[in-house]
Order: sequence, then C-alpha cells, then structure tokens
Amino acid sequence: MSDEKIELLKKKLLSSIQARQSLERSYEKQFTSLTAFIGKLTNTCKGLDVELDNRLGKLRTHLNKNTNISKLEPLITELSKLLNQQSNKNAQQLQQAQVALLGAAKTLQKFKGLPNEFRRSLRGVIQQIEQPDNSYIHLIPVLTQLVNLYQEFATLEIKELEATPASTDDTAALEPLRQKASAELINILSHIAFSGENADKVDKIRHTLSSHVSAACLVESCVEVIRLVVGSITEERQSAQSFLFSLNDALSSVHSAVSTSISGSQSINESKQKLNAQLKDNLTGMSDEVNKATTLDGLKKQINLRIADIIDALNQKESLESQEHQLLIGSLSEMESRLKELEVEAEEYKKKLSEQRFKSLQDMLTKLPNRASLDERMELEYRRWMRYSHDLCVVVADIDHFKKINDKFGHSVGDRVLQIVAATLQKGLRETDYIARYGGEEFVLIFPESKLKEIDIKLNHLREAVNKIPFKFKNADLKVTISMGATQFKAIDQPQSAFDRADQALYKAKASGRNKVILTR
Ligand SMILES: Nc1nc2c(ncn2[C@@H]2O[C@H](COP(=O)(O)OP(=O)(O)OP(=O)(O)O)[C@@H](O)[C@H]2O)c(=O)[nH]1
Repeated sequence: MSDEKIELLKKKLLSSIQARQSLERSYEKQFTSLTAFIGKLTNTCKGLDVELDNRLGKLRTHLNKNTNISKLEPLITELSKLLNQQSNKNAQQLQQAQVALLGAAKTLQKFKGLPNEFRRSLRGVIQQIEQPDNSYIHLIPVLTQLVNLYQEFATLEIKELEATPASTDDTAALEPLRQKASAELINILSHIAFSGENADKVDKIRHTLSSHVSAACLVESCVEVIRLVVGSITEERQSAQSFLFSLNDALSSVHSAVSTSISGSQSINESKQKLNAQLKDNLTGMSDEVNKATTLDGLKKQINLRIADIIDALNQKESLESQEHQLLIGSLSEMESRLKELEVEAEEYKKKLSEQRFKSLQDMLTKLPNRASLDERMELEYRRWMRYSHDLCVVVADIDHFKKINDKFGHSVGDRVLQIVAATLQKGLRETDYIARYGGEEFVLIFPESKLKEIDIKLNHLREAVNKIPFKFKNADLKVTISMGATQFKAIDQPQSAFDRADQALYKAKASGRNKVILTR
C-alpha cells in the first residue's frame, strides 16, 4: 500500500473517531438531561405512596451515580408495577372525589330562592364535575369554584331560602342552618314573656334547643313555640275582652241611672208645673174674691179656703222637690259605686300590663334585662350621649368554654352557672351601670358617664370575681372564667358600630388565651 493511501486511511479513521466521540458526547449530554428529567419527574410523584417514594429515591440515586442502566432493570420493573397500582388507586379516588363533589353541588342546588347568577354558576360547576375524562388537575379549579359558591351561600340571607325536604345525605350540609335556626329561636324566646305553666314549657324548650337537637326536634320546638304564642295571645285577648265587658257594663248602668234620673225629673217637673198653675189660680181667685167681696166674714171664709189650697200645693211641691233630690242622690251614688268598681278593675289591668311589660324585658333564667331591654336602653343612652356628650362605654362579655361545662356537667349545671355569673356581675356594678343577657352565655354592659380607662379596673375586678366563684359540681371543683371586650363611644359611632368594636375586642380576648379584658378605642 502506497504511503498516500495509508495517509488517506489514517485521516478517515481519525475523522470517524472524532465523529464517534462527538456522538458519544451528545449521547452523554442527552443521557444526563434525561436522567435529570426523570429525577424531576419522580419528584412530582413524591408523597403518593411510601413504597413508591422509596423506590423512586433509589432510582434517583442510581441515576445520579450513572449506574449502568442494565443493572437498574429489576428496580424499573418493580417501579412500573407500583406506578400501575398507583394509577388504579388514583382513578378510584378521582371517581370518589367526583361523586362527593357532585353530591355537595347538588345539595346546594336543592335550595329554593337562590339568585339566578348563583344557580347558573352552580350548574356550570356540576357540568364540569360530570365530564367523563376528568383528572385531578381538572377537578382542582372546579373544587375552588364550589368552595367559593358555598362561601357565597353562607352569606346569603338564609330566611329567603327554603330547603326542600332533606335526604339523609343532606343532613350534614344543613347543619349550619339548623344551628342558626336553634339560636334564633332561643333568641326569640328571650324576647317574649310567658307566665305560669307556659313559662315552664318555654324553659324546657330553651333547654332542649341549647343542646344539639335534630332537625325534627327543632321543627317540633318551633311548632310548640307557635302554639304557646297563640295561646298567650288568646289569653291576653280574653283578659282585655273581659275588662272591656266590665267597662261596658259600668257605662250602661251609669247611662240607665242618668236616664232614670232624667225621666224622673221630667215627671216631677210636670207635677210641679201643675202645682204652680194651681197656686197661680188660687192667687188670681183670691184677688178676684177680694174685689168682689161685700162682707168681711164672707171674704175671710173665701180667703181661708184659698190659703188652705195654697198650703196644700206648697206642701206637695216640697215633697216633689225632696223626691227629685232623692232621685238625683240615688243615681249619683249608683254612678259613683260603678265608677269605683271600674277604677279598681282598671288599676288591676294596668298593674297586669306593667308586670307583663317588665317580664317581656327580663331574661327568665338570669332575671337580668334581656336583649329587647338592651336595645331600648342602648338607644336611650345613645340619645343621652348625643345630647350631653358624656362619656359612654359598652362592653361585651362571654363566659369561656361554656360548651364544655354543658357537655361535662349537663345543661342544668350550665344554667346554674349562668345564673350565678349573672348575679356576680350585677352585684359588682353601680346603680347607674347596666347589664343585660345578650343571649346564650354572652352579656352586654353599659357604663354611662365613664371613660374607658376608668372602667378597666372595674372590669378586671368583675373578671376576677367570676374566676373566684367557688363552683363545685359532682364533687369536682369548677373554674369559670370570663372574657371581655370594651370600647368607648366615638364621634362617628352608632350603637351598632360601638357594639361591633367591643365584640371584636372580645374576639381578641378569646384568641389571646381567654380570662382577659381587652380595651379598644
Ligand atoms: N345551659 C345552657 N347552655 C346554653 C344556653 N344558651 C346557650 N347555651 C350553650 O352555650 C354554648 C356556647 O358555646 P360556644 O358558642 O361554642 O362558646 P364557648 O364554649 O363558650 O367557647 P368560647 O366562647 O370560644 O370560649 C353552646 O353549647 C350552647 O348550647 C342556656 O341558656 N343554658
């Protein structure tokens, strides 16, 4: 072989080695980015399954160490098996999620009175959930939309909504409604005053409602309350009716006494007029006889006869006048006694009305003023504050973890705790301060002519007084604490805004550990 040929062959060999090296470099680069990519891909599966995580971790380590692929084959086989299982599991869970989301969306759809736009969005969500080729990725935005719709639903005016009869699946979805209705019914009951047997019945209903009640029990309680209210209204109407009957009776007897006296006076008047005419006749006759008289004896006789007639007429007149007087006295005393009876009845009725008004403003359990009274008082203090610009503070107080007391010791103990705490708070106030039971285990206090920093010490005394109450139930000591939020009325305030600010402060007191007083400006 000539030198020339050998040189050519060398060149070809060199270029093919270079080509091979460049190919190998390119493969190596591709392999590195492929293993990095597989590494990243395996990371996305992290957390699905422990077994899978372990194997994928192993694979990543091998790939980082550039282990020969052929050695990884058994690991890759295991992994594909696990990935297969995982994919079946995912499909199953996806289906369950679809069913659950569909159930939740359809529960919402069953409410009547939903706004049109809300209903349209809900329909869109249902269509998306029902897509046959859904994946987790598709479901996530749908889930977000559904959660947003539930949030919007929670802010809708519940009373406008009317749920169709709930199936057992819907019970959980209706729970917030049930709770709200129970609380509202308890609140309504604290605004109405019942007496006697009805008050006991109302107390029982309140008790039932303050524990967890089923929807059926809630409906039953509502019906019972309506029955009691109707009963009370009927009772009230009957009582007012009987008073009106008495008033009517009294007026008719006064009327008949007056008519008897008028008709009696009329007939007496007629008789008196006759007697007057008789007197006039006698006097005229006397004057005629004086003129015509010829002898004194004859005149004397005639005049005596006339005088006897006149005396007789005057006697009759006097007796008539005394009859008239008696008649008048009789009817006046009759009227007086009827009016006296009426006065007694009116007094009793007035007393009953004022007792009822007092009861309607009092909380039955704690005997503190109730929410209706609070509304009145707050309005009054607000108007005074506007007029005189005196300082005015409002406080919202709430017993801590009261539910636990009910749960652990029962509702009667819970009631007793409420009564004792209420009395303790009331005892620590000035006469001009005010406290009402706002509802449940919550109280509202009003401090007229007080600055926020002035009531701070007082509120902390009250808080400590509650903390020191030596409760003992079922041989166990019970510590009860109370949290309070307080604020002072500011120039821009309405009663509601001041109340809300105090309520926010109460929320902070609860969030920062309870048994605290938080003041807010
Ligand atoms: N015994 C009794 N319990 C009542 C009455 N009114 C409301 N409740 C109960 O008071 C409890 C209030 O509980 P929550 O609102 O959860 O408050 P809490 O347990 O005090 O918790 P925090 O306020 O957060 O400290 C509920 O269990 C009601 O049923 C009532 O007149 N008597």
